[in-house]
Amino acid sequence: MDNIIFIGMPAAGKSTIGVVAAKRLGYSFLDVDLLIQEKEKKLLHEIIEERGTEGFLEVEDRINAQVEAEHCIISPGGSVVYCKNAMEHYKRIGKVVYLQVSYETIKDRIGDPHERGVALRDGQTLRELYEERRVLFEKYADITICEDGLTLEETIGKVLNVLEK
Ligand SMILES: Nc1ncnc2c1ncn2[C@@H]1O[C@H](COP(=O)(O)OP(=O)(O)OP(=O)(O)O)[C@@H](O)[C@H]1O
Ligand SMILES: O=C(O)C1=C[C@@H](O)[C@@H](O)[C@H](O)C1
Ligand SMILES: [Mg+2]
Repeated sequence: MDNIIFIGMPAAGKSTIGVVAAKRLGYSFLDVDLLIQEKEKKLLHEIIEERGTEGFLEVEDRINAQVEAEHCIISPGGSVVYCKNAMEHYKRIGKVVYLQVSYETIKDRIGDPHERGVALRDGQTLRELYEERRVLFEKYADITICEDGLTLEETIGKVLNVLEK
């Protein structure tokens, strides 16, 4: 199946770039964070508050692993790389594209990770989370696109260039 799945840190641009790339390339688009909210009838931060980070990851794994799509750009949340079933499913149904951004840029974009609903474990810093996830992004990526030093428009151009090949 010819899907494209974006992975990367929260605020890497999976949703922002995903929808623009889908329009430009004639793909459909699925933002899995919105699908989770729709299926659970709750906002993401409400799920995290009610079930904790581990509980949220269980929901995220289940819903991502059930995604059925064709010729679709799929933008899951940044924490999907902790979800083994989901990632094995995505590796089967498409190409996994890692949007790579430096820690400094992510920190600037996110500000307070708690306010953005980042799935941090108790006491974990954003830096620790970045290092932990980096290994997983690299493990699952079929293609890596580095955003450093690029504006949003330049990043979109680079992503389109790579995907059009
Ligand atoms: N060069 C860039 N590439 C991508 N996004 C950028 C860039 N510069 C600024 N941004 C901004 O960073 C934000 C990215 O947010 P977005 O919600 O798309 O991230 P995400 O990867 O979907 O995060 P999440 O994992 O939380 O779903 C947007 O506000 C976007 O405008
Ligand atoms: O990267 C994360 O930890 C998250 C990103 C969001 O998209 C949501 O999926 C959720 O708030 C967790
Ligand atoms: Mg998103």
